[in-house]
Amino acid sequence: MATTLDGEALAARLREDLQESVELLADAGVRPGLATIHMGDDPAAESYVAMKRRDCDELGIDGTHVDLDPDAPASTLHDVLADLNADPTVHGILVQDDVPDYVDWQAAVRRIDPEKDIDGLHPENVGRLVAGEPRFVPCTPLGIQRLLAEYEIGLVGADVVVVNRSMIVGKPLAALATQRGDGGDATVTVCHSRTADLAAKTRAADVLVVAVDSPRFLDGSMVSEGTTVIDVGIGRVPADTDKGYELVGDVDAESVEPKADYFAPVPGGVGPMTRVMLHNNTVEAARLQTDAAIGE
Ligand SMILES: Nc1nc(=O)c2c([nH]1)NC[C@@H]1CN(c3ccc(C(=O)N[C@@H](CCC(=O)O)C(=O)O)cc3)C=[N+]21
Repeated sequence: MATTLDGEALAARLREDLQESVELLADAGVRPGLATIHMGDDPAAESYVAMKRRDCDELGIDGTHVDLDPDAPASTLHDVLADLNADPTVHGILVQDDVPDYVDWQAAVRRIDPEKDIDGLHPENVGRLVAGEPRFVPCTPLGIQRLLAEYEIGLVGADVVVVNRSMIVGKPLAALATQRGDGGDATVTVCHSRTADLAAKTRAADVLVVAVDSPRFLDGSMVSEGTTVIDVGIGRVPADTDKGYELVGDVDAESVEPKADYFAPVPGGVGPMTRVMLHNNTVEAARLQTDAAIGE
C-alpha cells in the first residue's frame, strides 16, 4: 500500500516559514502584494481564487482580486494588466486561464511585467527556466518537486513520465526535472492525447505525474509495482455532499494505491503545494522589486 504524500501538511509548514519571511519584509517596510484576475465563469476557478485570498490573509500578503465580466472586450483585461504593472504595491499578477474564447490568454500573459509574473508563464520566464537561469517557475511543478524532496524520493537517473504537455504542468516539469543538480537529473517522457501506447509509457515510470482532466483516468493496470504516482487532476463529480460535488483526481486511487510506493492524492496532495509555491513566488517578487534587506 502506498505511503501518502501529504501535501496539505507540508504546505502548512511551508506557510509558517513564509509568514516569517513576510514579517521580515514588513520590518523593512514592504508588504507583498498579489493581484488575481478572473474573467471566466468556471466555478472551480472561483473557488481557487477564494482559497488564494484566504491564504493571503493568513500570510499577511496584500491580496487584491479583479473580477472581470466575461463579456467585456479583451482591451479591458489589457487595461487592468497595464494598471497592475504600474502599481508599485502589486508584486505578483496572476490571470486565471479560464478566459472567454475570444480572449487570447497567452497574449494576456505576455502583457504581464515578467518581474511580476509569479505564475512563471511569460515567455521570458519560460525561456529562463529552459536556459537553466530560472526566475519564476510555474507553481505546480515546483510544488511537485518540493513534495518529492520532502519524502526523499530521488530523481537522479529516475524515469519521470508526465501525462500532460501544458505550459502550467508538463512543459515546465520536464524542464525542471531534467536540469542538472538538485531536484533534477531525471529522464523525462512527456505524454499527451496523441501518445502511442500510453500504458506502456506509464508502466515504465518510476515517477508518474498525471493531469489529463478526466476523473479516475489512470487505473492500476497502467502502473507498475513500486511507482510514485502524483495526481494533478481536479474534477468535480456530482455527489451527495454539502457542496453538491466531490473532488476526484485523474488517478483511480482504489486500484493504484495498492501497487504504488508513494501516492499524492486529490485533494490534499499537489493542490495545497501549488498554492504555497504561488505565495512563495509572490514574496520572492516583492524582494526582487524592492531589494529589501531580509535579514540573516
Ligand atoms: N494562471 C493559472 N495559474 C494556476 O496556477 C492555475 C490556473 N491558472 N488555472 C487552474 C489551475 C488549478 N489550480 C489549483 C490550485 C490549487 C488547488 C488546490 O488547492 N486544491 C486543494 C483543495 C481543493 C478544494 O478544496 O476545492 C487540494 O487539491 O487539496 C487546486 C487547483 C491552479 N491553477
